[in-house]
Amino acid sequence: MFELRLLAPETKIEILGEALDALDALSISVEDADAQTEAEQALFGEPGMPPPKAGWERSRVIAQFPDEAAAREAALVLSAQDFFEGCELVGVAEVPEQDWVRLTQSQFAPVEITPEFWIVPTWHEPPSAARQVIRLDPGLAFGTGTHPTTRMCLRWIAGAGDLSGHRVLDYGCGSGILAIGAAKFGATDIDAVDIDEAAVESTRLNAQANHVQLKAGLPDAARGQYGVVLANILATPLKVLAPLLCQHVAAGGSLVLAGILERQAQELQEAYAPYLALSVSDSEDGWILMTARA
Ligand SMILES: C[S@@+](CC[C@H](N)C(=O)[O-])C[C@H]1O[C@@H](n2cnc3c(N)ncnc32)[C@H](O)[C@@H]1O
Repeated sequence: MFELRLLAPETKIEILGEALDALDALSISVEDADAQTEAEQALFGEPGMPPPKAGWERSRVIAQFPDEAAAREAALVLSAQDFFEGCELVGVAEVPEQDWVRLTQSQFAPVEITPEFWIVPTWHEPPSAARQVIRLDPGLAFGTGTHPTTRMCLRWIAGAGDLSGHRVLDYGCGSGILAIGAAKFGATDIDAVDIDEAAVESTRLNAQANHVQLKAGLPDAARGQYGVVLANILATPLKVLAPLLCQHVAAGGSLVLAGILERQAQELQEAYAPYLALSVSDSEDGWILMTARA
């Protein structure tokens, strides 16, 4: 494989991306050309949302092509375009052969939820102190345990102790990680729902791989009342879902919400106030966990 390297201002990233796409680039990445220097610029965004900007003031664009001829041809075509003004061709270079599977795997280490509860990819041995383990590999659906919102929900589950007497609803299940976590802590009657069919399928497969029983489906599979309702979505959908989620919480049951930034606590409290009194019960990296008892 060969890669074509360019420098470009932020205003040219979108058009360059489209052109490289039309030139059959296999992949395109954009990095801050000033990364690791004093001029490095942070771009802040929320997970699941488009990036706030297409690139940096000085972006390094790297496009991969199957062979050298295709990369050089793309360089020639691009540099002849009017829009290329202000961009710079850095060069074409061969990409050294990599063991991509090993490289990807090395980026996912076991994640500690509590000293005794771990999320462990299948290519790792669980740590010796682990008493409860979810085996999970990164896949199509969100939820590997590496995001603070997922970790806070799992910590809540671990802190809740024995869930055997409770029906549990995981609303927005992604990989099914929270539902599987609830099963590991004793829950046997679990519904895991998501608007994304790929997440539903992923939840089924991950539950099988972890030898736990749960029912995965689209949101209308959530029926009746539950002792625990978990929803790790984002603040805006959580506000819309307030009446629906609260109606699923049984008397004396718990509602556990994540995907909320610290500055969004009050708007969530206001949206849920007609049904339940939410309070902040955990926080990590600017994200908060909000919970309520019915
Ligand atoms: C941030 S992921 C959380 C996944 C997992 N529960 C976790 O804690 O890691 C949010 C999930 O909610 C789903 N989702 C978003 N809006 C939804 C809605 N209105 N109803 C049901 N699921 C929704 C998304 O498809 C996604 O899989």
